Amino acid sequence: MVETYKEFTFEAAHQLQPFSGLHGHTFRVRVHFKGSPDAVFGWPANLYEVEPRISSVQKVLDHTYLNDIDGLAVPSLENVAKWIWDKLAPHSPQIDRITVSRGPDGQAEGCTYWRNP
Ligand SMILES: Nc1nc2c(c(=O)[nH]1)N=C([C@H](O)[C@H](O)COP(=O)(O)OP(=O)(O)OP(=O)(O)O)CN2
Ligand SMILES: [Zn+2]
Repeated sequence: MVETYKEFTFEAAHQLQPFSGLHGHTFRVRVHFKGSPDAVFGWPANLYEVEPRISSVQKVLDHTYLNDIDGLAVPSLENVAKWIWDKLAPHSPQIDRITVSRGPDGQAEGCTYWRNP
């Protein structure tokens, strides 16, 4: 088994009533691909093949108010991770988990959405 990942960030505003009012973050997303290594290249998934779809998800999220996005009315870390999972995983069976985090290094908070075993 081998695991490869692709990261992206997006800037977005959100609120999570009653816990937080309107504010913004840089969100960091890491998409992990897991599988048997390709016999020649050693990868579980060719990043060139998955990048266009990941990029399109990033564009949907970047510089938005997350609460307004269909399916993200409650944009907790967990719901954002599940939303990204639902957009990407059906097209890439090698995706094993997706991590979403926010906040500066050393003070970040995040969550990981896993493929069901
Ligand atoms: N498991 C989770 N718990 C909580 C979440 C979450 O997404 N997952 N979110 C919240 C609220 O959004 C909370 O108010 C966090 O606000 P936020 O500003 O996004 O994060 P911080 O409070 O850490 O930001 P600071 O500006 O540094 O205070 C609650 N629980
Ligand atoms: Zn927040």
